[in-house]
Amino acid sequence: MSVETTATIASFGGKLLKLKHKASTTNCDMAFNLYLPPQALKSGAKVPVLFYLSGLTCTGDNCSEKGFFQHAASEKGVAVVYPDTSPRGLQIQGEDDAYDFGSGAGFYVDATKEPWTKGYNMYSYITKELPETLFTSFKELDSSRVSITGHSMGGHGALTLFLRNPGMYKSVSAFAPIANPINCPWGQKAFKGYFGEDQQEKWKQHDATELVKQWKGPLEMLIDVGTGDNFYKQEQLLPENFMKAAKDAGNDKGINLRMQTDYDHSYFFMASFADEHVAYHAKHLGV
Ligand SMILES: N[C@@H](CCC(=O)N[C@@H](CS)C(=O)NCC(=O)O)C(=O)O
Repeated sequence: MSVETTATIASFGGKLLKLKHKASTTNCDMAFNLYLPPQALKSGAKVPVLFYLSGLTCTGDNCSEKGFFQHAASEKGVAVVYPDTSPRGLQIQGEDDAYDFGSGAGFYVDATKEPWTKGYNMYSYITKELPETLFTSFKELDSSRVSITGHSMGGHGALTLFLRNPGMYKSVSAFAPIANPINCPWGQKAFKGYFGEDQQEKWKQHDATELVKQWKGPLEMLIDVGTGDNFYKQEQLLPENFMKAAKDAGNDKGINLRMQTDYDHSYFFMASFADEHVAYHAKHLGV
């Protein structure tokens, strides 16, 4: 349960902490980053928390270094958590062979297929173990005010974790999410590997386009996708499928999908809209 601080870096008046802990869900040490805004550094403070889930190949470092979330997080008084994207070093054969499966590509699911069951449990890690660890270790974080965002594979993570757990998150947003993984090459490869080819029902339980059909009640989301994003052009993201499913289910009214002209899939895109996403969450988090 205990968390070790490996570095403390001043950032926008607050502190970026590089942390690690032994995680039982993933069966290994997990590194992550936590940004504490200046408001969290005062005694007795309680600040809300935004989880940022990263995309393929990333660790918690990419966005904390070049996503520019700390700029608005500092102004609004929101803590930002940047987790890793998979377990590391489990010695599973083939774990490091591809950029889009295994390490760096946990897809925010709990694997049900051997040998990945050994620790590829990023769903449980992000929804249970990491928050429990954080709220036990950092009393300045308010466990009753939590929101979620993410990029690409992490956008898929943000949308599916939100849709699978009504009430757990106050708000959700996404950058270039893999919005219909069961119908794109990245998602099909991952779900085949982590669940098995014949587990179509399981696949659907982790597909935002399938989940949005079942949502009951009001639904609000902010989603940005760049029109110059090569992965969008290659139909890895499929935001139109998500919007159509939401519309057919009568759940589209509060979904703000913004197609951003010329932006690509990189952190130049996230950095350009990070302020707006943090402000969107801050409003829902009551700051
Ligand atoms: N390495 C892959 C691309 C993977 C990729 O673009 N990953 C995105 C997330 S889906 C990313 O953020 N990469 C790390 C970075 O840009 O810092 C390729 O060569 O096609």
